Amino acid sequence: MWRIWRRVGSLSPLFSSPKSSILRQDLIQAPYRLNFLGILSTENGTPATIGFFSKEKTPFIAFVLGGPGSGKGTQCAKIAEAFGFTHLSAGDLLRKEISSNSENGAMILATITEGKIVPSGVTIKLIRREMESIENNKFLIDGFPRSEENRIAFERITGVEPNIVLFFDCPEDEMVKRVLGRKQGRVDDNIDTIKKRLKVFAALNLPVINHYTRRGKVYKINAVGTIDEVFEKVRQVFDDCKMIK
Ligand SMILES: Nc1ncnc2c1ncn2[C@@H]1O[C@H](COP(=O)(O)OP(=O)(O)O)[C@@H](O)[C@H]1O
Ligand SMILES: Nc1ccn([C@@H]2O[C@H](COP(=O)(O)OP(=O)(O)O)[C@@H](O)[C@H]2O)c(=O)n1
Ligand SMILES: [Mg+2]
Repeated sequence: MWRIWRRVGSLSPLFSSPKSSILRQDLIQAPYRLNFLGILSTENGTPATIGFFSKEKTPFIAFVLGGPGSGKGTQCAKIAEAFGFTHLSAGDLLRKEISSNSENGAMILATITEGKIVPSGVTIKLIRREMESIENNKFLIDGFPRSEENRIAFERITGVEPNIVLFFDCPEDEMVKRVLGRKQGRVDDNIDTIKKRLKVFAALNLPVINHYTRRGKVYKINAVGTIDEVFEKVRQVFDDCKMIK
């Protein structure tokens, strides 16, 4: 029995707001939705032929956001290990696409070098491919959505919202210091691109965080401190989160 989208209203009341249905209405045209495969489904979840999210495999999704160098990747690795999540980094998937000489590789490289945002369709396709091929129902989606365009496209295509959003809040000077110290040979870890990325973060990513804050889904974590100190705060969120199966 396949079901290809998940009602926002089915989220725990702890995390949903009374305005949710109104906001959703603006995003997706009822009564039909398109799933990842482009198949229409009715609003009550039937009839279900085949789709991305089945009733049995409705994933728990945590979006992990924060500026460049705020520690998203570092903390995701620890969450994945401690809580059995699959960690999907949008940036890593895009970089893999560059190395695999895909048709979009040159465009992705140019976009990352400029610190800009790759078109949503490209990134969502990569995330989708991973989610489809991995047998897990708990996903950390790191560095996505980076913009309202990313967010709206993801919600339109999948018909779902994240269960929770982690936001690593870090001062700019600390982020710059960490990025410059990262030494992973990334084309965008230089002072010029970092300045651009910080601007893009403030202009495009903060609105996403504000949106999910209004939806009652954001856990804001002070990212200053040692990796272990930050993780203790993160652990608390996941320990307390009753929605994780
Ligand atoms: N709490 C922390 N304190 C100091 N350095 C950190 C901390 N968390 C991560 N780092 C380091 O900062 C750099 C950026 O971390 P990363 O996890 O890649 O951030 P992001 O994915 O948000 O860009 C890495 O070199 C990482 O080892
Ligand atoms: N959703 C996303 C995520 C990353 N990216 C691009 O990939 C770059 C690196 O992303 P990342 O998540 O690996 O960067 P960090 O914040 O981890 O340093 C971004 O600056 C964007 O250029 C994107 O276009 N869209
Ligand atoms: Mg990262």
